[in-house]
Amino acid sequence: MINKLTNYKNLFFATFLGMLGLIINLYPLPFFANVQFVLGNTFTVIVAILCGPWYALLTSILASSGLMMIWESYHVYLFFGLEAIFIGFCRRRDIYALYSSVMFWLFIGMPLFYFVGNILFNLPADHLPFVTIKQAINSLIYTSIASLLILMIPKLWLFETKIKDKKRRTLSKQMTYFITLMITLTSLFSTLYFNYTSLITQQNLIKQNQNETVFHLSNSGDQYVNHHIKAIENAAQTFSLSDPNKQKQQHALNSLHQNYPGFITMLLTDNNSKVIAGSPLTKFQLTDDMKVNDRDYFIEAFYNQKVFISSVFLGRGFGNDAIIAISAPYFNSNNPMEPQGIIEGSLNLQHFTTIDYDFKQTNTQSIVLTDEKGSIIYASDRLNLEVMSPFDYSIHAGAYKTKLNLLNIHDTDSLIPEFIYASHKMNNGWIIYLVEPFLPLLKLAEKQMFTSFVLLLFALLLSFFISHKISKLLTVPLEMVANQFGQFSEKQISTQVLDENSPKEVYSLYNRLLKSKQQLIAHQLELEETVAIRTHELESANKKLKALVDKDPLTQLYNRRYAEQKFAEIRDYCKRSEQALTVAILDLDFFKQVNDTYGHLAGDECLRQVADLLRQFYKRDVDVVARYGGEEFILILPLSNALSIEQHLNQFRLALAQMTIVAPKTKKEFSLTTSIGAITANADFNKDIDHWIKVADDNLYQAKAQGRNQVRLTIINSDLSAE
Ligand SMILES: Nc1nc2c(ncn2[C@@H]2O[C@H](COP(=O)(O)OP(=O)(O)OP(=O)(O)O)[C@@H](O)[C@H]2O)c(=O)[nH]1
Repeated sequence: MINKLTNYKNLFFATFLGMLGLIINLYPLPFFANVQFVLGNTFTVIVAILCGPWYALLTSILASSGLMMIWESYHVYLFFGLEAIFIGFCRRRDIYALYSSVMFWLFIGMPLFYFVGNILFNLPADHLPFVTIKQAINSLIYTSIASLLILMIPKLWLFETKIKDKKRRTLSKQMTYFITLMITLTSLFSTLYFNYTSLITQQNLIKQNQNETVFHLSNSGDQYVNHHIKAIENAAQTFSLSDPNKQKQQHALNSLHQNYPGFITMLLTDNNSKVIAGSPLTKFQLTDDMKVNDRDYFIEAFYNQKVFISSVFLGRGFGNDAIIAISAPYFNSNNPMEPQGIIEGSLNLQHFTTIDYDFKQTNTQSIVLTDEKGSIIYASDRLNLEVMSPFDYSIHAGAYKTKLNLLNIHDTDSLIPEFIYASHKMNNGWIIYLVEPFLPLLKLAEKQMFTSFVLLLFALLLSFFISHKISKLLTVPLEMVANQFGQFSEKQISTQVLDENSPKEVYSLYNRLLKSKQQLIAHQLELEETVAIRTHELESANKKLKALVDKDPLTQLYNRRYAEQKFAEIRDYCKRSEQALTVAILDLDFFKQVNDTYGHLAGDECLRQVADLLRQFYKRDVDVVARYGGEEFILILPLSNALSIEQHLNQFRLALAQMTIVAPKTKKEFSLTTSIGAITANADFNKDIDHWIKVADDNLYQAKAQGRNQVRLTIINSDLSAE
């Protein structure tokens, strides 16, 4: 039941975080070009750490769906799904998420991404390593963030159903991980931030440089054209004022042309459109047939009486350069309303070669100049574009997002931008484009990213190593202290345990513990001594108590309780050695009279002397002589000889009868006798003493009845009686 509840909780948690991941993944952070950072996978890692691989897979599928929506690529499920499972399984083996993420991307993620990318992605081969490394860096970012979030959010520490560590982690391992995590995250963000700002700066510089350059180019172009228009206008005015003398006109045209070498040719017509002067003369045959009445530059200038600038065209007969014709009418000096002809200059637009030449020498920039109709007037050689063909290009607005304007000229359908460009419209409607390849910038970004990755790995290793060392500084001495004080032996104490690198706090802790241990040991010794004395006292008290319990205070003989207890032991012994056992009950005769006649004290004295006599007679260690009660005594005599025992009892009886007792007070002398009832039998007879006593008692009764002062013995067992 509890298990089911846990499953539901985890399922809800994984789904909820998966949805959050999906939403966040819909808005990846743009970095440069087509490089974006996804942060939604942070939640996948959190679920992998808390709930394990399969819930993480669920979260990953949901979060990756966000990426699927914007990137339209199914591969995200593969890589991020595998990553989630990998981190989840590593977690089950107590491996920290950051370590498992590094392992995954180094050994599985990056090779797989590169391999699949080669087959599936529409990327240039040399761009793929960049995207692959970016993917790994991205993963390090969200794994670090996830680990940090788990460390920082108390709710997640207490997450009830989370996977627990199998073994308690050492402080050294924990510290190493936390420090490595912090350093990784810090270096990751700072590297990416600096990369990002450096790329932005780079782009801004390029953009600024391009804008300025294209502006200058445009100005220079404008000036070039205007300068030549002005030259034609001025020349027209000069010719209006001068004599219509052909020779002079030819001469003037020659010198004008010398001043304006930008014109390929210059010509002067009369009012019949006949060319009357030309420069250079070698390119003209000034015959009557050479008329230009069909040319726009004549018609527009002569009939409309204005300065005319033609569209761009390829010079016919004067090379294949693009040119424009600039023409203006000149007038009769006497009648300024009457045009006399036109002056025309064909302006060579190859002039831009000169500007372009500088570019060729210094950088990778190229220029394209188009006329107002979009036809190419001039294009740098390296662009390989045909003059006067339409300038076909596509503005790049694909996945590569930068601050720069991008366009493709040669492969207009490609996803990868070819050129960064800036353009400017000249006064005459022409547009000048400054283009430079995008690839070097991409390469720079790649190089930066690659260097960052290598440095990051290095930093990671270094921080792992250093933090491991630092944490050891604390944990090793602590462990030593723990070991040192783990055993409670005086011998182990040594002040030389900690090396000089141990932190002061640990050293001080060690010294304090050492002091307390010494005090403790001293105290313990004191305690042990006291305990030993007390134990000894207790033992002797116990002995006394035991003696008191077992003995009769008056006679110092054993008491009845002891005798009965001892009986079982003695009987067993006799049984094992197949020896006979005798139990005898002695009852003093007419003892009441002794008391009555000589006093109670005399009775006591009497009992003591009987006891002494008994001790003398029955002094074997194995014999038990006890006071049975009142004036009765019991003898338990193992290893008995059935015949001699009766004799021995009689000897005692006689000895007692002859013993003189002196009454303590009256000092009167008297003597007394005893009746004895006994039984000698094999130990098998009965294990219960009562049966033995019963027989002895019966005999005692007989002895009393038959006159007292006699022994009555029953020998039970034919073997014994035979003896
Ligand atoms: N002084 C003294 N007398 C005791 C002690 N224990 C028992 N007695 C006395 O022993 C006497 C026993 O008397 P009885 O049982 O009549 O037996 P008896 O006088 O010995 O006569 P028979 O046994 O028939 O020979 C009693 O008077 C008891 O008071 C004791 O510890 N000290």
